[in-house]
Amino acid sequence: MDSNKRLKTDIVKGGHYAANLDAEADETYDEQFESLVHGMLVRLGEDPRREGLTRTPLRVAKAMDFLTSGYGVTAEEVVKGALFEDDCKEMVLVKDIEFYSLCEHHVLPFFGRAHVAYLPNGKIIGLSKIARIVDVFARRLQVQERMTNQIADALMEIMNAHGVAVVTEASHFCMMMRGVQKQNSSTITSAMRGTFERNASTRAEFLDLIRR
Ligand SMILES: Nc1nc2c(ncn2[C@@H]2O[C@H](COP(=O)(O)OP(=O)(O)OP(=O)(O)O)[C@@H](O)[C@H]2O)c(=O)[nH]1
Ligand SMILES: [Zn+2]
Repeated sequence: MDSNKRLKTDIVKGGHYAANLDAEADETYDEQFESLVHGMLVRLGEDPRREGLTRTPLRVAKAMDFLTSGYGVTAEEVVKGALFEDDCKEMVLVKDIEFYSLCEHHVLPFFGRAHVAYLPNGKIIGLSKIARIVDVFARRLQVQERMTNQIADALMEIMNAHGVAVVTEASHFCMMMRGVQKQNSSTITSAMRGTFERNASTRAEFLDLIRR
C-alpha cells in the first residue's frame, strides 16, 4: 500500500512523519490491521465507537508500523554511502545510543542504551549511521541478545572492520508491568567480534570507556 511505503521511507530518514499522516487522519491507513485492533478493543470489553477510541485502530496501526519499521530496511540501506577512506587505526566508540524495541514474547517494550565500537580497517563510517543501524534492529520484534548480535554482525560486514563490540543495557516492560514485576532489574548483553573477541586488553579498553 502506498501510504505504508511513504511511512516507512519517512521513518528511515528519521523524518517527522506524524505531520504527513495526520493530514490523512480520516482515511483508512491499513484496513486489515485496524480491523484486528477493533476486535481487540471489543475483546477488552471496550466500545470502539466511543469518542476516545474511534481513531484508536488507525493510531495503533501507524504506531506499530513505526515500531517495527526495521523490517522495511537493511543496515546497508541506512548507511548508504557514508563510508569514508581513512587510515585511523584506533577504536571508534559511540556510546549511550538510546533504543526502543519490542520483546517478541509479549510484544511489550524493552528499551535502554547501546554502546557500539569498531576498529577501522581502512575506512570509517558516518557516526549517525551507527545509531541508525541500532534502530534498524531495535525496531522489530526482538530478544535483546539477538538484537545485540545483529548490530555487531551488520557493522562488521559493512565495514570489514578489524573488530566490533556492542553492549546493550535494557529494561523490559514484560518483567516490570506484568509477570515477575521487577522494577529495578536491568539486562546487559554483549557481542564481541574480531579483535574484541580475541584480545582481552582491547576488550578491557572498550569496557572501561563505556563505564566512564
Ligand atoms: N532471553 C530473553 N528473554 C526475554 C527477552 N524479553 C523477554 N524475555 C523472556 O521471555 C520469557 C518468556 O517465558 P514464558 O514462560 O514463555 O512466558 P511467560 O509465562 O509470560 O513468562 P513470565 O514473564 O515469567 O511470566 C520470559 O522469561 C521473559 O522474561 C529477551 O530479550 N531475552
Ligand atoms: Zn517479553
